[in-house]
Amino acid sequence: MSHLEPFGARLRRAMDERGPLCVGIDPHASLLGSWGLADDVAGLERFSRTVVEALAGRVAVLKPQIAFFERFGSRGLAVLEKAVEEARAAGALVVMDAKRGDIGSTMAAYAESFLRADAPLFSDALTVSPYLGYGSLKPAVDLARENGAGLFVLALTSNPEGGEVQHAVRADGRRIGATMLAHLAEENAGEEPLGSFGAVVGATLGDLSFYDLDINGPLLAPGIGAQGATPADLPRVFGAAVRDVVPNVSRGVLRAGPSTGALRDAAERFADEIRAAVAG
Ligand SMILES: O=c1ccn([C@@H]2O[C@H](COP(=O)(O)O)[C@@H](O)[C@H]2O)c(=O)[nH]1
Repeated sequence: MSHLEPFGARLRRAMDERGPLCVGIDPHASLLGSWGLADDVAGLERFSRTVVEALAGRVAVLKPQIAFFERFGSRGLAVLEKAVEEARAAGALVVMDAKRGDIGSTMAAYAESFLRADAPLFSDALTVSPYLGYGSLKPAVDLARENGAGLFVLALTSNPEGGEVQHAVRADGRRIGATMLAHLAEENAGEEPLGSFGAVVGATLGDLSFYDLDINGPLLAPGIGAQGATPADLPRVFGAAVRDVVPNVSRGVLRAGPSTGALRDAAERFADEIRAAVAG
């Protein structure tokens, strides 16, 4: 059994203490360039170290996007390992945005990569894709429970293309996205103060009142900033579930770099706007 408290409890405390903002670590080649860094492993290392130094002691959650590290092969993954370790040591929860999903037996290996307590990339939570069937995620659900970690399941993604799958209506009349939310509500039943099995629900999506977002778990909400959503949209999109929303901003904050002070100011501005929007 894990020595860690369940992710949901740790997340609720971090949100209470630091506010709900999640900042992405997305070292786009264009951002490396605008920070005056080369598009190579040294640039990647400097970029991620700067973000961690600036923000890991302040925001509740940092979300590295693994694609930008995998681009550099094993040396990129070594940079990611260090960023995860240092971010967690500074008190931020780390959500690894890797969107893993496969048949169950392979999913078990993905789960071990991010959710086994002694894995080099152990993260507080992992994003996963349920589109091989929600049940295929069971090995990740089980390992997350065992090790005090969590999952964020892609339910209603922020991109305009997602609707063709997620809003599709099943033979029983339910939308695909709604069935994912219902599975998560089952995982989280009875958990206090918050379950560990969250959904990804884009802040870009407009009115979601026909979905039941009350899953007793966190709702990771990407789309603020570069994708066009704003903190002021949150109450309209999430309704009463806004209390459990973890709004993600990546490029909207990262564009302020490379100064650590400017990164902090940008994150603080988003955090203030989110606080004001959620307080109503
Ligand atoms: O539905 C989703 C799921 C994940 N993402 C990821 O979040 C960040 C958003 O970055 P921005 O720069 O703030 O647009 C990025 O890592 C995506 O892969 C998402 O946008 N939507």
